[in-house]
Amino acid sequence: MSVLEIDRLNKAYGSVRALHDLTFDVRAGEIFGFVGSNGAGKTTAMRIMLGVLAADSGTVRWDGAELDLQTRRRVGYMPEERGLYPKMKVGEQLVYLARLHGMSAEEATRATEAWTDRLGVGSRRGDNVEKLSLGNQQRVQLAAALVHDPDILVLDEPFSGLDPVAVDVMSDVLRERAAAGVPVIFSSHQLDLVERLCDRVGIVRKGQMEALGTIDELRSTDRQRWLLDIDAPAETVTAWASSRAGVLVTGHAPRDGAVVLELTDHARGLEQELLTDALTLGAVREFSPVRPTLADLFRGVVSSDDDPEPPTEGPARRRRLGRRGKEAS
Ligand SMILES: Nc1ncnc2c1ncn2[C@@H]1O[C@H](COP(=O)(O)OP(=O)(O)OP(=O)(O)O)[C@@H](O)[C@H]1O
Repeated sequence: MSVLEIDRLNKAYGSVRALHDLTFDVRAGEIFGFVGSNGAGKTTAMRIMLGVLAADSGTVRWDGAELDLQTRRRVGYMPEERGLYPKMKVGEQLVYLARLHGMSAEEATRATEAWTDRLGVGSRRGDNVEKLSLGNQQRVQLAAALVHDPDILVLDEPFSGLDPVAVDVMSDVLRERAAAGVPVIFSSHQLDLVERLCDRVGIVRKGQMEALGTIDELRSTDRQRWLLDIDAPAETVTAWASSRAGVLVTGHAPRDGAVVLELTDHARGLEQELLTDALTLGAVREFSPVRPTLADLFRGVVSSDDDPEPPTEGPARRRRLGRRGKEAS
């Protein structure tokens, strides 16, 4: 099976170490969610995958072979800073990009029409890109990533700024591409969306892959939490829980008597015993495992003392922000 392998990528910008032996893979037909705090290194890794940025060391392989100029043309890329020519017409631009990737004029026109219609911007083909709203420009940007029928999709924050209808269209397109055997990797801070859409997720922190797997796999390595909702004063429940070996109180629900308990290895498998014991305090309204969301898992991996991004005032960084600022105006 074809696999996109990201193998021990390292990259530093001066003294800022953006990637540190970053390693993971994305399989054909899989949607992979690439998540991490601001400045964790996602954009840097994605730019290296496409070849617009050189790694200091490490390799990116597709089907076992290192990505070269030829294979990189088969990647559909949506850059974070977006890359459309504002003064060029939507349709002409997409045809131009498709032709750059080797399509005939006829194929390029057909693909442009199909993707702009599918993404709801068919009526804007004759408009300059700059006349479109930001969300519609983003739809065109996705069309630009797809128009040449790529074998691999690498999308940097494709969902940011989209309305809910566009989110649905984008999600359907990604699912469809994955079903056709394309590995799809996208970064996002919308963790509910990532949780819904992705087969596997990688959580990157300070340029390193900290957690990797399906959401269920990530859950299974997470601490086990139980909600205990009981007809007793919160202080009584807390005091009782604290006296039990291996039980920690990690949260209080708004309702009096409801606490979230974390069971360490000592107390694993003793849930029934705990429940019987808790019944001596009062009537138990609920005792159930808490299923962590991806956002909970993310918080567990990315600790609150993380400095989201070391300050860099270099000219290159300012240029990046400048381009993004321009796009947003
Ligand atoms: N051109 C650059 N010059 C200097 N430093 C840079 C440059 N690009 C990125 N960095 C630094 O590299 C680190 C990783 O940045 P990167 O943009 O890859 O993170 P990210 O995970 O994509 O963040 P975000 O979620 O905010 O988009 C950060 O510390 C950032 O400041």
